[in-house]
Amino acid sequence: MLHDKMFRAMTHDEKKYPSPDEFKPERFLHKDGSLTSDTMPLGFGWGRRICVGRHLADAAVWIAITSFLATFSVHKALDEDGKEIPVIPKFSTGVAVHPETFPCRIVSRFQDASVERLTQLTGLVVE
Ligand code: HEM
Repeated sequence: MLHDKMFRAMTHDEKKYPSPDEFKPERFLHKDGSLTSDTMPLGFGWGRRICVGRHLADAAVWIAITSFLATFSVHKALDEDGKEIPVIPKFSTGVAVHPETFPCRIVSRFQDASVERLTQLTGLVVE
């Protein structure tokens, strides 16, 4: 339990990350849009037993997320009247905290593209 609280305290330090529970990806960007040097590496441990797969893991997650976002946009789900359903963030508890499921709309950035074409656009499948 001490371990959980320690991680949480480090990743929710108000001085370093104001409003730490808010989703603010811009925390990690300079004004010109380039990335800061803060890669939040705590999740991989530290010292002698730091995760040896961290560079592979970082690169894999980067490729997956940027490929997805280059191909699709994500929006709030619509109710039967076409109004957006607000997202009320809820999170699991435990060591690996994750958001609970919520409805959303995933829209292709390429009109009339087939699933095959979208898969190719991600660059994960060689034509
Ligand atoms: C997002 C993905 C990953 C996360 C969050 C993660 C996280 C961690 C953490 C927290 C540790 C323990 C560090 C410590 O004891 O202080 C660890 C250890 C380790 N990880 Fe990862 N890891 C990830 C992916 C990977 C991958 C892809 C590989 C291999 C290709 C890998 C291989 C290892 C190994 C071998 C250790 C043990 C290192 C040692 O005890 O000397 N991990 N990882």
